[in-house]
Amino acid sequence: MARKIGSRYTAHQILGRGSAGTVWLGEGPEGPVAIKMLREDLSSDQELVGRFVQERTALLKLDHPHVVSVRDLVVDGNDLALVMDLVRGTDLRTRLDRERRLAPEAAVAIAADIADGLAAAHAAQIVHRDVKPENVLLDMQGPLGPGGAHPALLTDFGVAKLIDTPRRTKATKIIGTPDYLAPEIVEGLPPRAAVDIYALATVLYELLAGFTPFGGGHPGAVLRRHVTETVVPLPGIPEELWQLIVQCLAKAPASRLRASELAAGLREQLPSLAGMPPLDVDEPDTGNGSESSAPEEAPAYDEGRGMPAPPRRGAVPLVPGSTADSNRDTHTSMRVPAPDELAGGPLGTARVPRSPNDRRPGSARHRSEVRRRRLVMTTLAVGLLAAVGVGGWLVASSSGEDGQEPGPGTSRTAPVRP
Ligand SMILES: Nc1ncnc2c1ncn2[C@@H]1O[C@H](COP(=O)(O)OP(=O)(O)OP(=O)(O)O)[C@@H](O)[C@H]1O
Repeated sequence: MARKIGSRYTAHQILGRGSAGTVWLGEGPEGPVAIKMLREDLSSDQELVGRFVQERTALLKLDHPHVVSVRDLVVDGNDLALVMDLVRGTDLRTRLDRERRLAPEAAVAIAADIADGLAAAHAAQIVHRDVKPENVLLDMQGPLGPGGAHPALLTDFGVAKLIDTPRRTKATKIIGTPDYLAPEIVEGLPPRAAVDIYALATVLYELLAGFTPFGGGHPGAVLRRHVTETVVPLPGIPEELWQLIVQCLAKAPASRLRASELAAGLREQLPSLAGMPPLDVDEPDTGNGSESSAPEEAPAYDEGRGMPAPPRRGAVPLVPGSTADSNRDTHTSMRVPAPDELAGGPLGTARVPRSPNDRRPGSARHRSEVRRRRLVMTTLAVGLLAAVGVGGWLVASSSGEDGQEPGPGTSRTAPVRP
């Protein structure tokens, strides 16, 4: 069902839903576009609409091969729409759900693209504030890069900032996606460019490991880990790559690399990563059994597949009081924890990556390992019993019937017993 958006655009079909609204495949004067329609409770907020229009110039100016360009902002009655370039492909979350972990070369190539996009944004004084795999689109029509990675583009610029209006979010509330939130945000400081670097390093870690460094469990526990825990090395990760990640996950924003430095550092690593298989890391144990989630489809526009069925993830509303219309369990809104709440218990709650043979108790891999060990033990026991039985019978039968020991070189055939 087609729908007119302003005088220049038509929305044709839904591509997907996020926490801030719905993305449509649409048509404009210059061809196909993606149109993000903001949720009605957001678009009817006059203050937000004002900020949206204020942001317009900065967002429209941001033009970079690794940024999804915003072409237009349309305010039409109660509708508020962001018209963007249409990316024909998928988002990084979908790829990660499908593959679980990426080969280091592909992961680093994708992260380098996003670092390039961030460098352009930061130069224009724009902080993204919500860098995460859901906001990275992979352009399947673009040329294949290192590790067979398609060009990666960062999307959703300005949306977190627009929604974070003082009236909607009190100064003591945090808006964002817990796994990717820099410690300074958790501590209530204003978000600067370094928060994007922290989030991107988290994404890179996740691409390599299959899980985020501080995620898992209740959002409060995740926030606390960002502030108090140190990231634990991934088994098998090349040292130079690890050092880059560690530097960008530094608790102090000033210690992190700048986006252009990170992009250059990552690209330098690419030749040495060629052909390296994905790291063999098992999911860490948070002790709360909450870390696994079933892979779900959340496609960007994919030609030939038609309209994708929106997946459900039990979303947390982005804005307090609003209905959860997101299909992504990605955002949370919560108060800034007090300092004593941020100081973890004596043992902390760090998620320690385990090496490949060290399975998480209760995990599917662990259960199958236990089953395999049991099978081996049972087979050994049966074999042993059989050997003892046959040996006993041989001893008994050799000293029985004919009373003769078989001589060297003679074989005997066991008689068939009734
Ligand atoms: N420019 C685009 N071209 C093609 N598909 C897009 C584009 N922008 C977003 N999409 C797709 O639309 C869907 C919804 O995107 P949206 O940005 O609203 O939500 P999200 O980023 O997945 O979640 P959230 O906003 O809650 O963080 C996603 O599946 C995404 O891949």
